[in-house]
Amino acid sequence: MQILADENIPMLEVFERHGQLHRVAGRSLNPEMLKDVEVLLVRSVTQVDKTLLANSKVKFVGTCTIGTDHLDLEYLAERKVGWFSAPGCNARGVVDYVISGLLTLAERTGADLTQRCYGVVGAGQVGDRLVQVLRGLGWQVLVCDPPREQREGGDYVDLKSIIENCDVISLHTPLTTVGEHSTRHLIGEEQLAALRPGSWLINASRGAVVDNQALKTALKERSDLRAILDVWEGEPQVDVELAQLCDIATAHIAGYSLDGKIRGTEQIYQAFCQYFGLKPEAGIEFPPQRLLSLQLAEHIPLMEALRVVCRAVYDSRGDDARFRLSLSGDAVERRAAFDLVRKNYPVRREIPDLKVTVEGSELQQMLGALGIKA
Ligand SMILES: NC(=O)c1ccc[n+]([C@@H]2O[C@H](COP(=O)([O-])OP(=O)(O)OC[C@H]3O[C@@H](n4cnc5c(N)ncnc54)[C@H](O)[C@@H]3O)[C@@H](O)[C@H]2O)c1
Ligand SMILES: O=C(O)[C@H](O)[C@H](O)COP(=O)(O)O
Repeated sequence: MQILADENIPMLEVFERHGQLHRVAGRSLNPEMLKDVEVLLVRSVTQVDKTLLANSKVKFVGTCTIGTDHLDLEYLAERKVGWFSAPGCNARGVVDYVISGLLTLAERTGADLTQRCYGVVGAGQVGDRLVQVLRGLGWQVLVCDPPREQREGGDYVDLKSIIENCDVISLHTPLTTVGEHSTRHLIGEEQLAALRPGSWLINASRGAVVDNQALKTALKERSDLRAILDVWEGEPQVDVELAQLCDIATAHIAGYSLDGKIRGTEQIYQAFCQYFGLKPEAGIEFPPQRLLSLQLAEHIPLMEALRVVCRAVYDSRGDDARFRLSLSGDAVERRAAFDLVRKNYPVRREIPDLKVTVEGSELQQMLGALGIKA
């Protein structure tokens, strides 16, 4: 069996036991390459649709990602191609990204994170985990997820209430362009104009969930607003002026923890074996958890402890700096640089991988909220 895969998927070797594996750059994938291919493994940069697959023998598409907006699901169903994504694989990385951004903004603005009201829009794999962490820390959180609210009922609010009441809004919806709950430009001119004074907007979902032009105008007109953007309309092309107006700007790496990427490969490998009735070989080996270890002084103030613990694992200011360096050059160079920053991403672990030794119950509670087990 011929297997064609995006070269940026790690630990692909497990597939070699079941067929001939070829690796290519995800953006370079074209119909010609797929003529004899049955299994296609992609990341979010490959548009999988009729144009790509029409003359191929592809039977199985696996995307080692959470998002599926790059797959034409209707076409795949029509062609009876099996497709699988990796729900939740890198959700924790996104949570760590948001927490890191909050710590940075608190330092830069002097805001007290414990006194802010947080609005999480989209309460799925990522949003739910984020809500748990924020509430675990004892912070006030409102949640907006109309599809879930309709399905399950529960303690949700609408987007208008989020905008009216929250000082921090973090977006975790998929990108959808049709239907009652379509999310394209969910945050547009009207929503931006209604943001509370001193609001922070975080987008680590998909670029087009926010109207980027409208956000740029809002950030120019209102110096009280702060933005953290990991995703951009028109990636890999990024609006440099918008990036410069953001406090933290990164190259779609919010979920790029090593653990998250490996989980993505593992989930797709299991789906692949099941789909073709193959016996999975010994699973993918994960790096040991709790590799990092930290000892906290007993009387360290809570907020300081939070900063130390989170930054010991991940600090998005490094990603922001690398991304800003990539914003020089002409449009072609910048597009290439965007992909290079992502391809050469350093190894990053997740906050729950950390081992922390500490005395004091308040600190223990904070560690528990972050997902760090005693
Ligand atoms: N930046 C990154 O590196 C990165 C990493 C992982 C995921 N993502 C993006 O984040 C998105 C969310 O990830 P997830 O795993 O939580 O997805 P998910 O499917 O588990 O959850 C998405 C939630 O959004 C809700 N939703 C849909 N439309 C909505 C609307 N109009 N308003 C409010 N809520 C709405 C859904 O009901 C669902 O509960 C993904 O689809 C992906 O696009 C980005
Ligand atoms: O949806 C996701 O899981 C992420 O946004 C996505 O995976 C980011 O990484 P990429 O696939 O573009 O390498």
